[in-house]
Amino acid sequence: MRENVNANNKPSPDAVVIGVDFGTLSGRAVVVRVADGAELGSAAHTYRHGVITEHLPASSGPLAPETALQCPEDYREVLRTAVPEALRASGADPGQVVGIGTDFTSCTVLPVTADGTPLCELPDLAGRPHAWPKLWRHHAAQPEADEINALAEKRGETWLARYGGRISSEWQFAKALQVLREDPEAYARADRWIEAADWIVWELCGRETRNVATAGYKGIHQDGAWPSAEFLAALDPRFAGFVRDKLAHPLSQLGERAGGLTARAAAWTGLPEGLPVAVGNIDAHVTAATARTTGNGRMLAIMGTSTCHVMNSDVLAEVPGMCGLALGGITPGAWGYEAGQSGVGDIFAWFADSHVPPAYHEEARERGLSVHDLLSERASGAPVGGHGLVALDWHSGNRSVLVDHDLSGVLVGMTLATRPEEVYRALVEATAFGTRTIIGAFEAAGVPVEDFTVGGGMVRNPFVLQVYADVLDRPIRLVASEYSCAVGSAIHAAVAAGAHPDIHAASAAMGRVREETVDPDPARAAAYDDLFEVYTELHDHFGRGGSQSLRRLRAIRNATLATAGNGTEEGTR
Ligand SMILES: Nc1ncnc2c1ncn2[C@@H]1O[C@H](COP(=O)(O)OP(=O)(O)O)[C@@H](O)[C@H]1O
Ligand SMILES: O=C(CO)[C@@H](O)[C@@H](O)COP(=O)(O)O
Repeated sequence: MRENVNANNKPSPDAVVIGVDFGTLSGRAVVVRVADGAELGSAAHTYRHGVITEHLPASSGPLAPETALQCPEDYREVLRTAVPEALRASGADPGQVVGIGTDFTSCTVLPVTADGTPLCELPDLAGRPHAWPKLWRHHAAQPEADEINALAEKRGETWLARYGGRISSEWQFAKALQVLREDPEAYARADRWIEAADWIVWELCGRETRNVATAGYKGIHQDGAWPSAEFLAALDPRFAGFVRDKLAHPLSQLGERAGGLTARAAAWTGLPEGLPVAVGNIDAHVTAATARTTGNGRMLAIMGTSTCHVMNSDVLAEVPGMCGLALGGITPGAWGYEAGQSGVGDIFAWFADSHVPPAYHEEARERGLSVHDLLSERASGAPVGGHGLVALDWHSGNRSVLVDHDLSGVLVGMTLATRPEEVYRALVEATAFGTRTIIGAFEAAGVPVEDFTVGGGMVRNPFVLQVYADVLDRPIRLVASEYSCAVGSAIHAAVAAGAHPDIHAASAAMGRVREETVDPDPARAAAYDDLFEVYTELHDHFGRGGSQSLRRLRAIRNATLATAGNGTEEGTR
């Protein structure tokens, strides 16, 4: 145990921990005081390669539709830049740091060699798309997910219900099966298939560990077992050894110490060698500690690029369409539920960036606002339903409750008078309706949702928060930190360092929630009931069999692109 934590497990007043959040576009580091969670300094680093969707860095060959890759060096760069910058900004001395914790988007997963080297860093594999890390929102493995679901249903695999009845194309098995099918050599060269959440911990402390959360939610590990070799062989005989050869490893509980910082990682970060490193974790899940929602029935929505809904419960139930359920997946000992929406801020950004006339951009620039802020300001005063629009929030597919990434966005009710801010508002409302559908699914399955807290970047937009309060007809608690995920990682680091006895205690001491809530307006809430009915009708029509048009359009698009030469070469679809 380090000097800054004394023998009674009481942190010394100046002890600090570092949390690092690896998001979709950037990594953020924050320095947090162990005693009370005060944020002393932070820094962000935008990934140089961002999300790789068009072509690999060193080649111009087009990638297949729905491909989303990342570059592992971008992650290391966060450790080399954001961590020392955050420490500098905090004014803390490296000797005051008692631990470091990390969280990652998930399922962001990569093939590596036995020593943890990403396959895309091997010169002869760098030009192969399937050697690169697949970002959580790589949705090109939908055919494999469909196959896994059909076979699991046919064989009556009991684990399927733990995933709401459908495995997502985002999860580990669908992505690995896609690699095997499309680039068997890259598959064979991968000694390990590992979540980036665990890989970054390997980079920090030099040893492979696997956390219960990514194994449970994204790796189909339930009741102490992975899918059987027979199941995998029935999918594809070459896949039979996937678990044994590339995945299996003892699992670590959240908040445990994974190891100590290696000399190499100490040089990158400017932190002391041997510093306790917490077990890897998922960005959404780690944030329950920041939000003080580790108690049962407290739903936390991390709203950013996408939304993840996480909640502990003492009720074990099978919620149709939930993303997953894992014992200890949020906090050791509790049933942790996860649901989610694959597109939220991403949908708003798609509209704000590409569908707003130049005059709006000009006004935003002149007034020093973002286009989001301008659209939100213009949209906020209007009466509910005044735009005559309803949208479906499936521009990045549906992760709950339909679990189908071949679905796409829908907007109905447009006229020649429809204005951009009205469409923006309809898109915001659609995502709120999506969350209401998810909460409804939990409650219908007998899993109570006692309260609702929002964290993530969307906390910055009061218009979005008010729409959610009105649509859900619930007060919304808000996480009081811009870096809510990174603070969650810092809290787990404090537990791993022995500075707090467990995650609940650390969350009580270090968590950050605003005192005021965003409250629903009763008249607006009542008016939203009508729009929600229309949303539900469209949701079931397009998503539950009334019309196959969205799936047909996706199939036509894929076939057309394949014929045009995009997605026909090896390693792409
Ligand atoms: N003022 C805003 N209102 C609504 N959405 C926004 C606003 N500013 C940024 N966004 C969107 O929020 C998302 C970023 O959320 P954030 O939580 O910061 O990052 P991440 O999800 O990568 O962790 C992006 O999709 C961005 O387009
Ligand atoms: O799916 C999960 C967690 O299970 C998220 O990591 C994923 O939605 C990405 O989150 P962000 O929107 O980048 O914060």
